[in-house]
Amino acid sequence: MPASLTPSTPYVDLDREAWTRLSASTPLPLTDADVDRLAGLGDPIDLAEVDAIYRPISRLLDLYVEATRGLHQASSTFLREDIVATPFVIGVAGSVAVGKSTTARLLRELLARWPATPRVQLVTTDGFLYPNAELERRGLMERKGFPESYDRRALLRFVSKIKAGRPEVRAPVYDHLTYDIVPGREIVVQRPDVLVVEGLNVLQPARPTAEGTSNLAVSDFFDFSIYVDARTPDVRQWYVDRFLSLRSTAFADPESYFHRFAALSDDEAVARAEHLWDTINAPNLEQNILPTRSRADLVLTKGRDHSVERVRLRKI
Ligand SMILES: Nc1ncnc2c1ncn2[C@@H]1O[C@H](COP(=O)(O)OP(=O)(O)O)[C@@H](O)[C@H]1O
Ligand SMILES: CC(C)(COP(=O)(O)O)[C@@H](O)C(=O)NCCC(=O)O
Repeated sequence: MPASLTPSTPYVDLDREAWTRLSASTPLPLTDADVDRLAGLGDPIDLAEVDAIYRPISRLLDLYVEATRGLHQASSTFLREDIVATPFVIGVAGSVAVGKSTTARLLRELLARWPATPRVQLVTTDGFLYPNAELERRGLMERKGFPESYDRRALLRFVSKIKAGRPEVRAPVYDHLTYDIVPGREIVVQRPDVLVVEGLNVLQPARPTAEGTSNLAVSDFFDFSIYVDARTPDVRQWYVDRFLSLRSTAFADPESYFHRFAALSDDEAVARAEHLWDTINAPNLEQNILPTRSRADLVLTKGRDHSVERVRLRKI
């Protein structure tokens, strides 16, 4: 029996090569141009990485979707009712700057090419952050991304409506440029085949109620979850590098909340990025995000060069 399949852990742990071999016959429907379009700022992902890592993930998810539909059919038969199938919901979690958005966009694109799941939508949880005015009122402007900076009840209601099979569910929208919620703008989710929900805290466990019982958590509504992982010093470096790139791109826009940082020297910009990382994003990673990693069905571990080195899949 291969070491990865010994029954001592509930996970299958595979190195890159072993993972890639699992879907040798699955076609890759994307091109170099598609990957360039989908890659996040500073993420050097290329077609070879998509082929090696994401093609097998999309095949695995296609199998899970099929199996979930079979289960749904079985419950419908048992209940003697024609229950509407609900979207297959995938959560994507991980640190700020780890590359979650690239992963989520690639999944959206790859899954939409499978005949069973042509309609795939993506929602990021930043839309459920409180607006800056509310964060200021609550003294949370330096805690953006921490669980308490989100309207967690609204996010839970949103995912719960999706899994109830509502034909139309709306989510608010966040803008990285203005660093705030966009008043009046919404994403409309219309019962897709697959919904990808991406965000720092999507694997947070339920909070206990005042009575000591437990509420539901967003992740209770996931059919599958992925944690994008990397060593913290590497993610810190990626955050700082991205901040330097943003300085000459997004921050150069006078509308940008960070416009004042566009004029910083290299050293000043590095110091500012390190300060933001060390005071907000690192404590959030350590206290809230990393502790949820073991809850994920699939963990992708990246090396310093951003490529995935290991893949860990829960056995059931
Ligand atoms: N200040 C910013 N201005 C413009 N875009 C940003 C800013 N911060 C982050 N982004 C973009 O927002 C997206 C999400 O970033 P983040 O939450 O760090 O997650 P991840 O890097 O894991 O995808 C990325 O595509 C990133 O490039
Ligand atoms: C908007 C974010 C909280 C991410 O939100 P998510 O979509 O993961 O819920 C994060 O990208 C962010 O801007 N954090 C604040 C600290 C900083 O500027 O780095």
